[in-house]
Amino acid sequence: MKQEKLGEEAIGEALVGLDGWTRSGDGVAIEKSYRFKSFREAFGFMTEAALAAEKFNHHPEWFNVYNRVDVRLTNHDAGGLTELDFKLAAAMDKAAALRTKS
Ligand SMILES: C[C@H](O)[C@H](O)[C@H]1CNC2=NC(N)=NC(=O)C2=N1
Repeated sequence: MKQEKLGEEAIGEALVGLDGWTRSGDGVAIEKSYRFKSFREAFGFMTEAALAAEKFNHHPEWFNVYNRVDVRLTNHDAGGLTELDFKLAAAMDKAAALRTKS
């Protein structure tokens, strides 16, 4: 199902409800860098986030080195940010909250 691209006002409101997410330089994505105690914790987070991504059929761009996971969320189909990006961001924060940070 194609999602509606959100306008500036909706994006601003959605960002206020999230912790640590920022707009990408090009404006089409939101980004966050997570840090965990270990690779095991980071990978556990990625595993849980992957299940959320499958549930929403909305997938992250991400980069992992050891305990760090850099995430970028955007909707390629819509060419910008949609509600799904913010749903996945909230689900990722929930998965991260359960795990030990560095
Ligand atoms: C066919 C399939 O539904 C699409 O390719 C979905 C899959 N996951 C996706 N994930 C993200 N982040 N953006 C998309 O546009 C997207 N499209």
